[in-house]
Amino acid sequence: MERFYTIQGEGLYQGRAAYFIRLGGCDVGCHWCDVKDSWDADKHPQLTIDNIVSEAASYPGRIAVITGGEPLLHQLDGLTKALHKQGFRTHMETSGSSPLSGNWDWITLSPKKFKAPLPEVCKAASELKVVIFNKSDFAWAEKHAAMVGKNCRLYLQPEWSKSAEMLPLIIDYIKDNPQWQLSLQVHKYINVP
Ligand SMILES: C[S@@+](CC[C@H](N)C(=O)[O-])C[C@H]1O[C@@H](n2cnc3c(N)ncnc32)[C@H](O)[C@@H]1O
Ligand SMILES: Nc1nc2[nH]cc(C(=O)O)c2c(=O)[nH]1
Ligand code: SF4
Ligand SMILES: [Mg+2]
Repeated sequence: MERFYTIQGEGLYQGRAAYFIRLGGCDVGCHWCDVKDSWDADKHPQLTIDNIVSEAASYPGRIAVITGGEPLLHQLDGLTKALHKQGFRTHMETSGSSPLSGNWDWITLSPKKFKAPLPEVCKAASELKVVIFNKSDFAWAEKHAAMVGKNCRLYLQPEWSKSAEMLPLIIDYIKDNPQWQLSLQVHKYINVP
């Protein structure tokens, strides 16, 4: 769908320069999704792996974030192999709802009620980042915290339009459950892509 060199706004790598590759297509359908334009893959141009990777390599940063849409709708072995060959760390943002492919240095799992993640992706997650849209999402977060590995980082991220309402609840929750950390979509505050 699009590529851009920016600052990672979320999770452990928040604040780091990264080249984002946003792949078209999603079959999950979160009603609060902030990139609904990505859902229909046919609306976006098809590029070759060589094209994408050579453009990425023209910037000095060496973190590539594959996102979407839902990136796991695509077979990602070739893309991650080509990125590694150019010296990139490969990071992925995924709902985990389709089978795992690709070779990853970092997997951000953001599980969705609308199409739950597969156990294989839960086990492979480096960080779990649960969007909090309402109170029931804390239980959803705990359910998936029990499914990820013991070294997986745990983040709660307010849904953007509900931030004012959910932040106080998230702050209290983290104070009571300090294994969780806060993730804010920092790029939206500093107006970068
Ligand atoms: C647009 S999604 C694309 C990757 C993948 N489909 C997924 O959902 O993880 C990238 C990240 O943005 C989060 N996100 C999407 N819409 C959001 C919103 N309105 N508020 C907060 N986070 C949001 C998702 O949960 C995910 O962690
Ligand atoms: N700056 C920035 N950081 C991000 N982290 C995850 C994003 C995503 O949409 O996957 C994202 C994004 O869209 N922009
Ligand atoms: S899974 Fe990700 S891209 Fe798909 S609708 Fe949900 S937030 Fe948007
Ligand atoms: Mg985003």
